[in-house]
Amino acid sequence: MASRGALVFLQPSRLPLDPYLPPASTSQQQQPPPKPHLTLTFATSLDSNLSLSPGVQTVLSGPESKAMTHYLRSKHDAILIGVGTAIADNPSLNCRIDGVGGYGGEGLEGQPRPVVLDPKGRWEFGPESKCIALAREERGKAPWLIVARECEEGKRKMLESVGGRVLQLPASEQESGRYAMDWREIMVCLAEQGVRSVMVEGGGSVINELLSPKYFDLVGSVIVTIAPTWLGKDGVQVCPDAREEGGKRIPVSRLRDVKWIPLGEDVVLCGRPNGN
Ligand SMILES: NC(=O)c1ccc[n+]([C@@H]2O[C@H](COP(=O)([O-])OP(=O)(O)OC[C@H]3O[C@@H](n4cnc5c(N)ncnc54)[C@H](O)[C@@H]3O)[C@@H](O)[C@H]2O)c1
Ligand SMILES: Nc1nc(=O)c(N)c(NC[C@H](O)[C@H](O)[C@H](O)COP(=O)(O)O)[nH]1
Repeated sequence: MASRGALVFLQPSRLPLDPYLPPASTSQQQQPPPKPHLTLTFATSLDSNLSLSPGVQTVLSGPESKAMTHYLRSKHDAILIGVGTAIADNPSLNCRIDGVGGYGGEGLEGQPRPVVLDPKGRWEFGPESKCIALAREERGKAPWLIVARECEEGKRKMLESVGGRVLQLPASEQESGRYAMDWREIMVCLAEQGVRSVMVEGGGSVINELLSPKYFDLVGSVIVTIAPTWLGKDGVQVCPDAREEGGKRIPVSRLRDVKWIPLGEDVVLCGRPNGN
């Protein structure tokens, strides 16, 4: 019987996903590879929205695809989100699939490391924030925060008290005032911390950057849950910047090795960027 509150994702549903998971060899290697396997994954509506609006969490996945997402979490060393998602969702960022640590399993076995990309230190977390509380209860790993400038002492102490860490990376300040880090440097930084695979869950600005030609080669696989709903025009859209070559519009990016897997009322699209 499944442990209390745990999600179940049975073997027949797991099989078609296997080719898109991080290579098994990476989890057994002594030396981490120079960059982690990156799985880009999110849930979208039929009008390519992640949520109803930027500050709002919107449930799109049905129970079967939610269990699938947690199965994916169990197969990655780390799970990364942008600070916009941390603020909007107060996410748990742990894995609640039956049999992992904290959900019927030993220690923190199968739990991914939550990583929040927060260059300006906007995330106001406290002891009651879900992923901090779960780390204290030993039902999830403590988060790492990637910042561009000195982290407030109180925040650093709170993170470290549950086993978390602050990582500082250079960022360039854009005209808009936004701090932008290079995704290649983010991946190298994670590899240096021993991370061999990372599941990037969003939100909109993170996904749109990784789908752009500048970074698409970093992505090892893409796994998208498509829910049978429309969210409307003011949603957070998955829609990378348009692209032109020789004065002509061309597709921004495209997947190959594509598989469509119906799961409950949703469909899960798996694919790989060209060349990966
Ligand atoms: N349906 C889904 O699967 C899903 C998944 C995640 C989030 N969401 C939703 O998406 C919304 C949040 O999306 P969003 O676009 O507002 O925020 P986001 O989560 O993409 O975070 C954006 C922030 O991340 C940081 N960031 C992103 N790229 C960076 C880079 N290259 N260098 C440095 N910092 C960088 C910046 O601080 C930026 O402001 C929420 O409503 C959330 O519920 C949905
Ligand atoms: N697969 C998926 N389906 C959804 O319907 C949805 N809204 C998200 N959103 C992803 C985002 O990263 C959220 O923050 C976490 O899904 C919340 O994570 P928790 O369950 O709290 O661990 N992801």
